[in-house]
Amino acid sequence: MSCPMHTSDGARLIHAVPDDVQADREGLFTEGPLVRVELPGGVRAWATTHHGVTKAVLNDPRFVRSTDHWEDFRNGTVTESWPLMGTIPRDDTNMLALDGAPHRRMRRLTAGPFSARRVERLRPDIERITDRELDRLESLASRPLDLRSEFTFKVPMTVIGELYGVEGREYGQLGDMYARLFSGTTEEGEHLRIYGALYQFFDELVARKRADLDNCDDFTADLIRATEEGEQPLTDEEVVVTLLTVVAAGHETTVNLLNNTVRALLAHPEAHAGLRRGEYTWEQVVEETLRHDAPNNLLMFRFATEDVEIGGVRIDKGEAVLSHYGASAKDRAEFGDDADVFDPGRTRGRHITFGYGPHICPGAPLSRLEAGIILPRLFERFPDLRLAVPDEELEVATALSVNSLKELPVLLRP
Ligand code: HEM
Repeated sequence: MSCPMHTSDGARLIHAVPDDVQADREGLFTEGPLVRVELPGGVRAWATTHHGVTKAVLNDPRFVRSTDHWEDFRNGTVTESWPLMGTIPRDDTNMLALDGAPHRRMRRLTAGPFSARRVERLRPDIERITDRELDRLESLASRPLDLRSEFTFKVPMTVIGELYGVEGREYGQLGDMYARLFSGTTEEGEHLRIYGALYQFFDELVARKRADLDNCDDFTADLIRATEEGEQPLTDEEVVVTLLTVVAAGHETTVNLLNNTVRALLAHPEAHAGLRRGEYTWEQVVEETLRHDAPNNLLMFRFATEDVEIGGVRIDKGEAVLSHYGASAKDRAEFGDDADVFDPGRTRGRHITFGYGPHICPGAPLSRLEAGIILPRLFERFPDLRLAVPDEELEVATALSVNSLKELPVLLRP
């Protein structure tokens, strides 16, 4: 009989929608630290599943983002028509796709716009946006609702609009385009059309801001100012691609962080009670959710530029390596024997859910700020918030690059 978890030659199968995300992560950790995996469509790669090996790969310049080094792509084993090809950034104006000096240049030029100082200035806006959306939820509080579509998807999208300095009437347009993009139901052609429309939207935003730069104080204006700095300033195209990338990299992940934290508190009443009694802070709850139910999972490719011995295996030059954030968070050596337990009081270990090394997430301050404002306000307004279905019935939309629930059905009031 064939094994549902492995191919006939022993590679572990990665499913877009595993039966149980936590059990899948646990299984990968147990097989680790480096696991031969097969992705949907039969594409082979290695997955790092232990904390130390994941960090080592993320920080090793012999593993790069450029697909020029991917043997299976060069020899045609993987083609452009592979459905997951779109998850691999390949545009040399996108920091996610760059390596070495060109990547360092982009990070340097965007450090100011991404800084905790710039992001902190959004605090009153995030509070206002959250309260407005909570007021709106009041009118829906008498029946079960999907918290994801009604609240946790909307607030971070509006915050990004605020960060970018988008005008009021444009929020709906931007939100609709991204809602369609992330719906999981778009055909490949439609994806490209939406990307085209977004590109045009941001191109026009940049032109408008540039014409009135002295009066603009937002992330977009900061990026435009970086087109006038130093010897190798940002180009206009890099500004637009960075605006596109931030939404792609930062929206769905933040939505998942909010959903996963709500879910964790509702599934762990003892932790929830500890939070209410002041034994844990919101910060501890959010950090433990980032570790225990990481909003991102594994799909971020790197390719070996030479043969590398690591974690007891040899990765050949040209092979693909994925960092499994979810499995790495199960590492007993880093987090202790209870690594599989949700414990906001955990003192051992440091999660790497925001990455490690040169590509470490520049958006971490924004998502932490958002979670620290939105979640306490939600639970203050609706202290009896509870799931409208048993936790086991919550359906996963995908657990490939992000770890995302289809819906989060809740009851806001008893
Ligand atoms: C809970 C929310 C988030 C999580 C878990 C997360 C996670 C990550 C991780 C793991 C990486 C590194 C990927 C790699 O090295 O392969 C990354 C990169 C990135 N993230 Fe985030 N992220 C989050 C929110 C955000 C936000 C809010 C923004 C924007 C404001 C953002 C913007 C980016 C960008 C631009 C990169 C690329 C950095 C580079 O390539 O140098 N992220 N993120």
